[in-house]
Amino acid sequence: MTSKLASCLLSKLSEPQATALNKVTIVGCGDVGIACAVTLLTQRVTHNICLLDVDEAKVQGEISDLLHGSKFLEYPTIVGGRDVALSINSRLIIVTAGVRQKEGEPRLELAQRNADLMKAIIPDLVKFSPNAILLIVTNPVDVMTFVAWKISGLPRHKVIGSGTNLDSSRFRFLLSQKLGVSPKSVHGWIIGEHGDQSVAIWSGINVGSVNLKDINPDIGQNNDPEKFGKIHEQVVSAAYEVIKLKGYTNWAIGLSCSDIVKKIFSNSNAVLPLSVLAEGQQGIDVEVYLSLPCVVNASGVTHIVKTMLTVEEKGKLKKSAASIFKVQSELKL
Ligand SMILES: NC(=O)C1=CN([C@@H]2O[C@H](COP(=O)(O)OP(=O)(O)OC[C@H]3O[C@@H](n4cnc5c(N)ncnc54)[C@H](O)[C@@H]3O)[C@@H](O)[C@H]2O)C=CC1
Ligand SMILES: CC(=O)C(=O)O
Repeated sequence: MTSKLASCLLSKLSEPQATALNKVTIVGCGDVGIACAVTLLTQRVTHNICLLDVDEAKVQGEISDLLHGSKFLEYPTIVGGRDVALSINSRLIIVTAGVRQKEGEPRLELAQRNADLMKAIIPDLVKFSPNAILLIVTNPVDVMTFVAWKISGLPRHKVIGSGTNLDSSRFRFLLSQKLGVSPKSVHGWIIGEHGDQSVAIWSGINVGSVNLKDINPDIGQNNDPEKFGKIHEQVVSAAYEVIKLKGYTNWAIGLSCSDIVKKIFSNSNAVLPLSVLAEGQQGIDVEVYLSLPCVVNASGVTHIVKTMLTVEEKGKLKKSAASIFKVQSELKL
């Protein structure tokens, strides 16, 4: 507060703290970045946000628009612009900058363009916030998380991809519709690639202690009389469908990211399907990031759950790893 009137109004006892804790920087202030900002603020996960984008006018417009809603939020501090220095001392950085899919375009085709962008932005972000956790969202998210990990020099547990937290939410929503119970009460998991080669763990879907495979041993298989496998197909096509209708996806990924950050900041030890360095897990023998159920807390990812997969599920996961690794190997880094 600098005005003369303010100094007449208030008697100063000490310097106010310049920044609050739990600063989250969001890189890329497009449709996904702004959905992350809105959900973080409205779900009260943090009130301290830095928005970075090469489009200075867009960032300033978004900041003003959000700040005009301050009265309905919890005392937000929102800064931003083009200058990476604004992100200093972030506790967590969400990277959403980059190109997105055109209608019908697979995520993996974005790899080289967005890898070049990661190379340009990650070193400075880490320089200004060496203790931050990186949460990568830019697609193809598994490959981009690997690239960010390599470039950042950060330990693996602090570089995480949003991965199949979103796909698993889509899976639970679709299952919930077929079963007539809440998505929060259907414990179902999608692992592997966030994309066309994701893997549904049909052997481990649980509602109120009942494993659905015990009722329908063929659930999710080709010979399943109830054709539950179609639900996984719908999960895989979900983004394509939404992109066909509105040009992009943003609200579900914003909610997914806000949920991940909440579970990190609250040191929750929650288990979420996130993209992590998977080499050595489930027979994967290449250096790839893909999603597995992980324990998340204030340190980042501290454990990977040793999920009991069937031989078939393990085979699909290895195929998923091979598909990601192929794209990764062709990158010019
Ligand atoms: N992992 C996931 O589940 C999901 C990932 N995505 C991905 O998120 C990314 C962003 O998607 P949208 O927000 O829809 O795209 P968008 O085009 O609306 O926004 C991208 C933003 O990045 C900015 N940008 C470009 N280069 C930059 C740089 N060097 N520094 C800072 N900002 C820069 C652009 O100016 C733009 O504002 C895409 O790669 C998309 O595929 C989208 C939905 C879900
Ligand atoms: C675009 C994207 O990756 C998604 O909505 O799943």
